[in-house]
Amino acid sequence: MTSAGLSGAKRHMEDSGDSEARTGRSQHVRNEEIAKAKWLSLNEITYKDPTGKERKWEAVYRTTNTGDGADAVVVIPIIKQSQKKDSLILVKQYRPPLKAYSIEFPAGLIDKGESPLECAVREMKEETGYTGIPKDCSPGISLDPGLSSSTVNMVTLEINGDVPENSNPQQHQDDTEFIEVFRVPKDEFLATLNKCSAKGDVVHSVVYAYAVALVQMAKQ
Ligand SMILES: Nc1nc(=O)[nH]c2c1ncn2[C@H]1C[C@H](O)[C@@H](COP(=O)(O)OP(=O)(O)O)O1
Repeated sequence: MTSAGLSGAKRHMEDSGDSEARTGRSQHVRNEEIAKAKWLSLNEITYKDPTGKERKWEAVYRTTNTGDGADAVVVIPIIKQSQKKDSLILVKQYRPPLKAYSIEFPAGLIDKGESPLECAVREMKEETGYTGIPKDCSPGISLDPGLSSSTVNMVTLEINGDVPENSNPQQHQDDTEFIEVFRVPKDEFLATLNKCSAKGDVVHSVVYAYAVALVQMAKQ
């Protein structure tokens, strides 16, 4: 019988040559740089699959990573203000690879010597003008693991909308940044993102996943 005549699961084992091998683990072998520019490099990775066979993978690396930590932080900024609904703060900016405006949480690369929490507070202030207090920080989490080694720490920042430093927030952008800031009440979050998408903006997957989770939690 050809493998085309086998059931899916059995064909899977026959193609690997050894069902035992399926319980093994893949292993990194080596990493070679193919091209390098100022911000990114393109690398070819050699790894062994669980059967021991060597395979190749193309991946993008950030040249800016200064150590073993994540490349960047993504801030989840929750603003609480009397007489107003709890809201999330979002940023909108043109992203050249998408040829579109992207709806994102505030985010940025971690500077040398900076902790993820320090980076979150700094990026929040620079991009939005708001001052927040970090509440928790994720481990390094991937953004697009089939494409890139890039990881981020996700930091939840609580912002008190009643204090004077948050009453008239002023951004501190550099001359390459043109960031629009907006607040969206939690209970309108997913609907707002869908409206942005319908208008042609692209919503970052982290933001959209957060919105879907909020809706699911509200149903419980
Ligand atoms: N992949 C990139 N290509 C670029 O041409 N420039 C890039 C890339 N990634 C970052 N940058 C530049 C743009 C900014 O001048 C700095 C810092 O960006 P930061 O604000 O920390 O992070 P983003 O919000 O992701 O732009 O890096």
